[in-house]
Amino acid sequence: MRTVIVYESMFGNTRAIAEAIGEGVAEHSDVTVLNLDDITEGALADVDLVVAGGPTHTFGMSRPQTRLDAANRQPYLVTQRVSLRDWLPTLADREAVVDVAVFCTKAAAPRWLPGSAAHSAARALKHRHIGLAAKPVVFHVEGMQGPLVPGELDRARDWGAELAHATKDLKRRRR
Ligand SMILES: Cc1cc2nc3c(=O)[nH]c(=O)nc-3n(C[C@H](O)[C@H](O)[C@H](O)COP(=O)(O)O)c2cc1C
Repeated sequence: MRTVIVYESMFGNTRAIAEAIGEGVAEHSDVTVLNLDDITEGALADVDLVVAGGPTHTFGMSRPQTRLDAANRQPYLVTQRVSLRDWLPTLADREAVVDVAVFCTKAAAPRWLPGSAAHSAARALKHRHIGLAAKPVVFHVEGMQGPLVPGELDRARDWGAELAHATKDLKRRRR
């Protein structure tokens, strides 16, 4: 089985979560973790599971203006060119069926802050008739720029392992 994890990240928190998910996935699958900036044409060839994530900006996925806001907070952004919002629709262009799961990071406080990039991503995929292999998952950062809330990397590792195990099982039963 082959899994590709792609992420958009401004300050590095979503990248750290993506890498931890990758460690968990690796227990059951070959895995590549990629910054959306580094995606090449063939990156998703023969892939069974795509896990995609990004930071929550203004209640959903990032937009050009929110990325500018992020750049004003920190000059060097981890992902500079390709956003999750722009990239997700390309999954609908693929001929082969692929399982997709989405995740995001968002601020832990204030607790009432609604919305998440993962749920926005899930809606965008549903709109294009792409179902999800798992419910969207949200990981929390302290403040606007992180760090991650303690325990989130472990949770990401566990989720990755669970997801890859379930996908592998499903694949076996589909055969
Ligand atoms: C412009 C901007 C808008 C944000 N809006 C929200 C928001 O609506 N809700 C939220 O929970 N966090 C919000 N955040 C916090 C981000 O979710 C946080 O910076 C992100 O999870 C960090 O991940 P990264 O290091 O991978 O960029 C916002 C951050 C920025 C820079």
